[in-house]
This record gives sequence, structure tokens and C-alpha cells, in this order.
Amino acid sequence: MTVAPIALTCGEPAGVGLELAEKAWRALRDELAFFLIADPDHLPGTVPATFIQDPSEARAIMPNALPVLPHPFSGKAVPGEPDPDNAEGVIEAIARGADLAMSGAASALCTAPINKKALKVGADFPWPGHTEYLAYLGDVENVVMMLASDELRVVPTTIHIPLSDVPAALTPDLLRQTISITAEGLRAQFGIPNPRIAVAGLNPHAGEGGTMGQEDATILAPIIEGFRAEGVDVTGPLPADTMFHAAARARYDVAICAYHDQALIPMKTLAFDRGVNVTLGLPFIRTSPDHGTAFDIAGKGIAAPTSTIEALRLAHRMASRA
Ligand SMILES: NC(=O)C1=CN([C@@H]2O[C@H](COP(=O)(O)OP(=O)(O)OC[C@H]3O[C@@H](n4cnc5c(N)ncnc54)[C@H](O)[C@@H]3O)[C@@H](O)[C@H]2O)C=CC1
Ligand SMILES: NCC(=O)COP(=O)(O)O
Repeated sequence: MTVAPIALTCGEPAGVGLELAEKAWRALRDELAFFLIADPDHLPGTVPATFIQDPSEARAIMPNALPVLPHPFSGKAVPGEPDPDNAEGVIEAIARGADLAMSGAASALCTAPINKKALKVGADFPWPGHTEYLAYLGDVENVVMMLASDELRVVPTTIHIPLSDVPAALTPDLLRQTISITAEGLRAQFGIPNPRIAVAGLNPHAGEGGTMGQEDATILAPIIEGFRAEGVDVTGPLPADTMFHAAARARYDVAICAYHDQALIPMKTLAFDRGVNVTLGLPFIRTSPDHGTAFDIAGKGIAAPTSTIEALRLAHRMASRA
């Protein structure tokens, strides 16, 4: 099935996003169609680019040049040095890509990394990241961040909040919504009819019967029991330290974790170079590489494009299934 091209936002122009867009185009030009939303003046001089006015032009251009939907920014792109004047452009480009995905002109949105601090400094960006901003743009209250690779899928129930705030934020409602959205996403968008969902405990040894914390028994266990009573395959709370080795991973399709690092450390340890960040629960498909702006290597030409390539491939597969 032919699907509309994917919108790829450039992300932070001082990061590795533009380099990755070029490398992804070289790898995927004969495989799928995408177009980059970026300032023409920021493009690497090494990439043949053709400017488009409408996403529908991208497919025919793709084999020969990187299709670019021009979006002017106010500042220059200097590797490793984010310009506060570019913050508005970064934010607008994401909104433009989301609009195109919601209208169907793009089959999905794939986002190159942003630098959260640069957007805060440059434009007082009020959201912690794409995930929350896209929920706002898509007018949905609850979304789920899932990091996916062949080895492992993980969901952090709480996302970009201080560790000290996690226990209070881990409410029954949030956990219930997170499990529901994840289960539905795996069914509808990943073709897993009865997903096996493992829930990680918050405390060491999942609380060790209440001797190492109460939340596992008082908050996590009742929600898990509720889903099981409805026939959903949810297990846990499992001790987090023993649920990520190979034999344990074979028992579930996704691990629901309590907080950001509990989920992302195993994921990035196993598959940093090919992990994909997917937002579930949006009214459109959104994927992203699993890494950040990598200022330390920006402009050196050494950034690995594999995670971006996998993000575009996964977006294409999800769009083809929709
Ligand atoms: N989806 C997004 O927009 C994301 C944005 N970020 C943001 O990125 C910024 C930097 O975050 P960090 O924690 O420093 O993580 P990072 O992923 O940017 O960098 C961590 C390390 O991994 C290396 N690295 C990252 N991507 C690479 C690639 N493609 N090829 C080779 N090496 C690579 C970097 O050089 C660095 O040594 C922060 O502002 C963070 O919030 C982080 C993750 C995702
Ligand atoms: N650590 C994951 C991350 O920062 C991705 O955030 P988002 O910008 O995709 O919300």
C-alpha cells in the first residue's frame, strides 16, 4: 500500500538532526518517502535538496534528492551552540509537522531531537519534551512514551519529572491509563492482539512484602489485578532488577516502568543505536530516534543514523497498518 510521505522535523539545528536527515535520506531513498521540515540555510552543503511546497511532491523527488519543506528560522545553525533565536522555529516546525500528520498530508511525524533547555531559554517552552507538546497539539489529555527495539519495549509511566516526585505522581489513575493506552497501541499499531504486559515494581524487590516500601502493594498490585480480572495479560509488580535479562524479556511484549531511568537504562543499554521513541495515544503516528541532540559530536559527521532510520521505518510500518 502506498502511504503519504512522513514529515521529519529538523529538531535543534545545532544538534545532529540535519546530519541524520541527510544520512537517513541516503539510506532510505529507494525504500520509503519522507520530507524534512527545515530552514534551507541550515542544510548541510553535502546533501542534494529539492524544495517542495506540498508533501505530495516528496515521493517523486525522494530517489534523487532530499525533499525539504522550507521553514525559515531566525538564527544560524552552529554545531554544538544552540541559538536562542532558533527556539521559536524549532517549536513551529514541530507544530507544522503535527498539523500535516493530523490532516493526512503526511502519514506520520518523525521528530529529530530537540534540546529542552535551549527551547526553555529561547522561547520559554512550557513542555518537558515533544511528547507533552504533541499531546497538547493533538488535543488529548493522556499519551504514553514507549521506547521500542527488537530486544525490548519499555514505557516510563512518569516521564520527565524529578525522581523525588515519582512516588506521588504514580497514581492509580495514571497507571491505569498508561496500561490501557499501551495495550491498545500494541494491538492497533503493532499488530499484537493480546499483548503481554509486565509491570515493574517501584521499590527494591517490588517492595518485598511491604518491608521495602508500600506502593507496590497499595497502588500497583490492585491495578494489575483489575486488568487481569478483565482478561488483559498483565503481570507484576515484578522486581525491576531481574526483569530485563534475556529469559525474562522473552515473557512479555512491553515493560511498564515506574519512572524514566528505570525504563530507558535497560532500553538504551541493549539498543541505543537503534531504539525508537513512539508516542501512543495521539491522533496521529509519531516516532523519533531514542537519543538526544548530541552537541558533543554535532558537525563532525560521525553521528550514527541507525536510530533515525529505524524511527522512519517504524513510522512507515505503522502508517501502512493504519
Ligand atoms: N526526542 C528528543 O528530542 C530527545 C531529546 N533529548 C535531549 O537531548 C539533549 C542532550 O541529551 P543527552 O542526555 O546528552 O543525550 P544524547 O543522546 O544527546 O547524548 C548522549 C551521548 O550519546 C552520544 N550520541 C547521541 N546520539 C548519537 C548518535 N546518533 N550517534 C553517535 N553518538 C550519539 C552523544 O555523542 C553523547 O555522548 C537534552 O536536552 C535532552 O533533553 C534527549 C533524548 C531525546
Ligand atoms: N528521554 C526521552 C526523551 O527525552 C524524549 O522526549 P520527547 O521529546 O520525545 O518527549
